Amino acid sequence: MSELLTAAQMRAIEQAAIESDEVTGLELMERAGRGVVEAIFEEWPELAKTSHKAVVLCGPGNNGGDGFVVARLLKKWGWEVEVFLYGDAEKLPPDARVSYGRWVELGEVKPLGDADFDIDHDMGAKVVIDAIFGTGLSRPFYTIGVVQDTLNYYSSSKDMPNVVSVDIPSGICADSGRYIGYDDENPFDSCVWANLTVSFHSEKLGHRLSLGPIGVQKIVVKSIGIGRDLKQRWEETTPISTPDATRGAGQVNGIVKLVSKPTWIGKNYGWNKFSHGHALILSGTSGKGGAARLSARGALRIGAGLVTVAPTPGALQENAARLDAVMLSPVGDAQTLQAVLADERFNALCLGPGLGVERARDLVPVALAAKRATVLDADALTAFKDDPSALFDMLHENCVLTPHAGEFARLFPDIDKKLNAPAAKGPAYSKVDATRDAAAQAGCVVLFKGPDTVIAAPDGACSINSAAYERSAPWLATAGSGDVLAGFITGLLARGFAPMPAAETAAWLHVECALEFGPGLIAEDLPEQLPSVFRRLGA
Ligand SMILES: NC(=O)C1=CN([C@@H]2O[C@H](COP(=O)(O)OP(=O)(O)OC[C@H]3O[C@@H](n4cnc5c(N)ncnc54)[C@H](O)[C@@H]3O)[C@@H](O)[C@H]2O)[C@@H](O)CC1
Ligand SMILES: [K+]
Repeated sequence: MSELLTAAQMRAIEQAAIESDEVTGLELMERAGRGVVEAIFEEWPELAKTSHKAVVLCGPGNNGGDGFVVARLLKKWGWEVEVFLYGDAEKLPPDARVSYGRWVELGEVKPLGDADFDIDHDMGAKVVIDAIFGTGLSRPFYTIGVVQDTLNYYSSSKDMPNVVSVDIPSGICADSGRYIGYDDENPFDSCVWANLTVSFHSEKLGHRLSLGPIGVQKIVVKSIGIGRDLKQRWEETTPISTPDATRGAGQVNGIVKLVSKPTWIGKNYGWNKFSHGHALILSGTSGKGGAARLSARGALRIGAGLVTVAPTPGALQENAARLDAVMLSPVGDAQTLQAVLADERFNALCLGPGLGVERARDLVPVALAAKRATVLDADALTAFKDDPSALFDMLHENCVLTPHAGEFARLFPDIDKKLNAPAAKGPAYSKVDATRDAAAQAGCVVLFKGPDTVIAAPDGACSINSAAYERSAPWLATAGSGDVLAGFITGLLARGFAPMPAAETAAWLHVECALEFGPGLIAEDLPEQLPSVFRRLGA
């Protein structure tokens, strides 16, 4: 899995490199600028062949410093380059000031601000570089809204210059992916829309979270030569953060992982294992069984050895008519569930999909008291909206909660309030912060769904399963898709996966299945893609 950094973590890594005398800040800036030019020529090879015009917009920090390097390199490549600076050259930080000075030997710098920003739509540039703000964005950016208007007009229009953002599109918070100063009335007025974003060393959280990917559009990460061993040294000497201290300037550790192809695929998925566990999926009354059946199908396809659906006695016939490989065991009430769970072979439980909130209130306490690996989804979460702490008191470390945004708000109203408060300044409270806080509160793994699914454990471990860029699958937002995900997790728990890897792997495979099928997908299709996904991955 690759790593996603916060601005503070990136700064700490950069600082460690500089302090170790491995490299200077100015050299890192040079490498960053070179990386941007390389990425431009790799993205549009025809641009490297003849000279063109570029407009470079530089801001008051080191992001602007990178911009001056790009300007100089393009000029040396034979391009015509027009440079604007937002802010006062005398106040630039030291490395950016040097880069500015090197540019000034080659060309002029025009002021950039609402009043004097006068590039028009047909200025003839092939590329516009957005080096206004990077990881240091701390306030709303619409102060120079006219720049944004112009750039966004470009990035969304054919035959217009390509907008290339340095590190992250100006206006996006690198830690949260939120647009600082976001305004419901004008949601797209708070960040630059790029055609290409070039970041350095590692992706930042903001490239993956929230609305970040909409502004970023396409992300390329360029090495700036900071070695892995250096990072390891930095990690070893930096105290592990507690879940409460996982954000803001204090957060230099607790790195978030980007979920990628699971390492066990193709090696030791263990299809030959004798026991693959037995998953029990609690279901609801007659006419409400579809959701649990979707979960059951998902659990079975992902490799649980046996799967049993437990509906109310009255719904037995309906389920019997719809299920073959999945077994049935009626559960009328909490007492019956307790008796069923006396069978130790049921090693993973799933409650929520189609369960009904009343029934969930009865059955969840019994299920949790049995201390099996347990997924709680849908109605099993909503059932506790009036008293979430009653649920938290019963949860144990082998549980996974899988809320969507609405369920998350019902269970964690205070956290949700923080997450949905306007992002007035950076770094803003993020979905990563929210999910970590929720996991700490619940005392178990929380998987917070969305195109940016965040998975966190109570100890602060955290990862993002991103369905953005080449893994974008908007058709996954279809009725019942969450029920299948709950089933995938349950199936992996039955196979003996720990909660965190079970949730990560299931979420990743869920998106792979959606990509395998493509548009037109309905939830029933998801489990049916697993065999070909597994084949493709060499499992
Ligand atoms: N950290 C690293 O390892 C490296 C960083 N580099 C570049 O440095 C950038 C970070 O530099 P900085 O920390 O200087 O941050 P920025 O360049 O993003 O901007 C910070 C400056 O902008 C001001 N500012 C923030 N929001 C504003 C707003 N809305 N309106 C007006 N002014 C505002 C701040 O007061 C500060 O002066 C990165 O994004 C990257 O482009 C690269 O040079 C290479 C290495
Ligand atoms: K930028």
